[in-house]
Amino acid sequence: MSISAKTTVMILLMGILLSLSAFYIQRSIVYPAFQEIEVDYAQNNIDRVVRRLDAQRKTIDLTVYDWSAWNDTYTFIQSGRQEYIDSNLYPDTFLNFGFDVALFLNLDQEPVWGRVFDFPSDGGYVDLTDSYLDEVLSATKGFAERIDPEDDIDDQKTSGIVVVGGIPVLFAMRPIVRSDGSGPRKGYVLFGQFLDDELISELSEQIVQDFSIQPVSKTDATASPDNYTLEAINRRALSASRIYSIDGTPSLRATAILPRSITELGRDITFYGVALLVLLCTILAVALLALFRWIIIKPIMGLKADISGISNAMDYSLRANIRNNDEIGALSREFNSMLEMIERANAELKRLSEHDPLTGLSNRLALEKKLEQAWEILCRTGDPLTIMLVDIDHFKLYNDRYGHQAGDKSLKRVAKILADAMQRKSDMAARYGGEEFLLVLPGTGADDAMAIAASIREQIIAEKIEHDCSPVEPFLTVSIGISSVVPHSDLEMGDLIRAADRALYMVKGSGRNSFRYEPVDPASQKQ
Ligand SMILES: Nc1nc2c(ncn2[C@@H]2O[C@H](COP(=O)(O)OP(=O)(O)OP(=O)(O)O)[C@@H](O)[C@H]2O)c(=O)[nH]1
Repeated sequence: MSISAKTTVMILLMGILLSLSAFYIQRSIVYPAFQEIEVDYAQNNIDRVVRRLDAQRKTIDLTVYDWSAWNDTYTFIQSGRQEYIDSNLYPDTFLNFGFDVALFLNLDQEPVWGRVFDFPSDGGYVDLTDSYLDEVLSATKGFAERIDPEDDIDDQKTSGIVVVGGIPVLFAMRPIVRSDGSGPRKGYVLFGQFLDDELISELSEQIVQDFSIQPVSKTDATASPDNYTLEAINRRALSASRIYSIDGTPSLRATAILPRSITELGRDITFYGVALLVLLCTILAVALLALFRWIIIKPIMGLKADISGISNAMDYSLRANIRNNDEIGALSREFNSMLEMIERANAELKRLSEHDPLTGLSNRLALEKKLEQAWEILCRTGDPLTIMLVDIDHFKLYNDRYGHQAGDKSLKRVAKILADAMQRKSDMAARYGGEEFLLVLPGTGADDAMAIAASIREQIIAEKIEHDCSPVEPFLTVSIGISSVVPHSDLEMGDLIRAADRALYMVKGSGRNSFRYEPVDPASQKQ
């Protein structure tokens, strides 16, 4: 698997992991937080509804207080005087207060005066006394017992909700006493309101929150008064309800349908948050991959192309381009210094493979190559190729007399003289055998070669290398065989060497320490 593929997989996995983490965080932390806010919001709103109902109850109670602690009412409940009725108890009075039920009861909770009205919104009133008075009396019967005569007069009150004609009635009741609050109580005043659709809608408008009311069920009656019920109707709406208890008695259930805009917002934030993160991860992954390809893969591929080019060409003088000043740049530099080492090692190997380790002159291998090249070139140019075979005289005797190591030193000294005698770049001095050397002089004619040979001979004599057992001279001497030819296709290199060898042989035969020229045997030419 390529680095690029591995990195792609790694970045993709990281992106997926990041997105999943974001999704998990959004679902398990962010979204539930919004749901909690929604619960708070729903409870606050249903609390407002309950508070508004309770405020309504207190308003009724305050009015009841006005009427019940009043000398006129105190007298009326005992006498039942028509005058009190005429001046106070007419429908408009209750229309103004919005009370549908008004009862003035004696101590036996029997009505001295009682009316049940309906005040339609289009004005006027409908007297429902005949239809509902008995039902009201029976529903509210017993509430008077809840009023403790021992309490402070301000606290002598009760209130509640009873159902009359299928509609809940919110009422307040107080004992009738004198205006100064003194008793003894002579009866009860009870005012109430039908919690009908009209009133509920009016209350809803006041608190800017629609709600509905339902009678308490048996389960509600035993439930905790602060019990909230929250139910999701669908993704957009929520039903929140709470029991409204009066004096610890569950009296009705108030329900509000609330929008789930907070949860919807949470859902949107979760969705768009995760979507945005996935998008960002994707963009980031693509950008990272592009950057990675540009910073890492491209230079690596460039380096790889350079390396392939160099190894295919096997040209270690070439160098990889340094593209970056980073780790890949360092790798390229290391590679280049390795190439330098290979180049140096190759040069050294080449030098070793073409030179004689003792004398430093070219060896037999390099000599053969040189002769072939020179032969080929001179075949074309028509210039002569001259060679000289140089042999140290009686070197065996020298070795025997002075030892092998001394022999080596002398070989080096002779080799140095021969190397120095090579004046042209194209000339070559090579070690041909043990104490035998071959000089290649391309483009040098026989006459010049003879002069060079003479010079070599003299220089070696001048070197005065002691050789006291030599029958020739008491110092080292050489014999030189020379031959020269203009190379052409009818001749072979061997013919030239044989001619030089013949010349050398003749020198040896005639006392050594001399040089001689022998032409190539014409008989050796191809027919
Ligand atoms: N010290 C040393 N001696 C070498 C080396 N190579 C060859 N020789 C010696 O050179 C000598 C050559 O002996 P021969 O071929 O008999 O020739 P020569 O004694 O010079 O006699 P002529 O050539 O006839 O004058 C041998 O004793 C070799 O051991 C070398 O590298 N070092």
